Amino acid sequence: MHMDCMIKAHELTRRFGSFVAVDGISLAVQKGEVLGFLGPNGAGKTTTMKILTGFLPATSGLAEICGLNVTDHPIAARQKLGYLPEGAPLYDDMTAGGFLQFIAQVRGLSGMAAKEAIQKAAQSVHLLPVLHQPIETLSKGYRRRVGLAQAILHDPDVLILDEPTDGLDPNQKHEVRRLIEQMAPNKAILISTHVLEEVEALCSRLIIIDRGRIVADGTPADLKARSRYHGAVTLEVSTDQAEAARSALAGMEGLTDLEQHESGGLTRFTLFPKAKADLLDPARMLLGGHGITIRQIALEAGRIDDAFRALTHSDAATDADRAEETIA
Ligand SMILES: Nc1ncnc2c1ncn2[C@@H]1O[C@H](COP(=O)(O)OP(=O)(O)OP(=O)(O)O)[C@@H](O)[C@H]1O
Repeated sequence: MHMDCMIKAHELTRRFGSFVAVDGISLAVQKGEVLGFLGPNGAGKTTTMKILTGFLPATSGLAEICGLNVTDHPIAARQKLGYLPEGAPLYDDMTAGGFLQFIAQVRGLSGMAAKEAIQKAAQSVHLLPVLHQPIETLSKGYRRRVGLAQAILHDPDVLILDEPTDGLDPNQKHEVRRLIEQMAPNKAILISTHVLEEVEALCSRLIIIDRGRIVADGTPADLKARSRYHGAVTLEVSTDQAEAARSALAGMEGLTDLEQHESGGLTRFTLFPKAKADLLDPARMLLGGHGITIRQIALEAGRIDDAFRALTHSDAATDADRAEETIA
């Protein structure tokens, strides 16, 4: 195996009763990569992450962290790994600092080394002002940051973060993304998220799963290229010119479809091209020739949310699927 391949899954499968939550997932994350793990609720993201971190056994398949099989070498694998679980169960009556002290001990750090590691982790997630406070008195955002500090405390090579920005306000989300970006060059990072803009800002590669299976694997640009908006032209005119714009655009050469949306006095048109037709300049010239003022015009790279919707089902598992499958 390549030395820089730090997270590896091969044909991972996990069943709960007869329900297959993870169905043959294979993936690899190299050092320097931030892999975004996307999928609708119940698609199997958390289950896959729990298997990769050694918290849940797979029914079959292989999971490795830095070349260490997580089933055969659970302790060695966990030393290489920082994990932020979903919702981050924390010891509520401990102070944030006490909890990090406890984690440092578990990680084999003591004395000055523990103190420095706690200081550094707490500082990078802006936790220092609340270290003395019991975790139960902290806001959701601060609790999430305690979870993150815990995951990065021992400066691991691999980070597996289950919805790291969940529950954070926009400023906190931004801070956490910056932190992940800063850490990225020296680590292999896997994050699950429902926030698609996060994916564009952070991830070098994306995997979308649906009903336990990988349905897309590529860069954000690859995924956008799969959206029907890829190569479309979006333009805005003032609504009092919308009728004129519409009749001018409707007969355009190379156009297959035209969408129209009105909001706040502006009308937005989306022009879908035939094959690889370039509609940007023709649209500009056509509307200009009709004396219509274009407020804004752009060629679209594609939309991740659109590709995501086309690739996934709105509900990964029905209630009936799960009815008798609950395992304590
Ligand atoms: N212990 C369990 N017993 C039975 N079914 C389970 C168990 N754990 C997970 N599942 C089922 O496996 C499927 C995958 O769940 P998982 O939590 O991995 O999805 P997810 O993609 O992380 O979803 P979300 O985005 O909601 O966090 C779901 O249908 C879930 O109900």
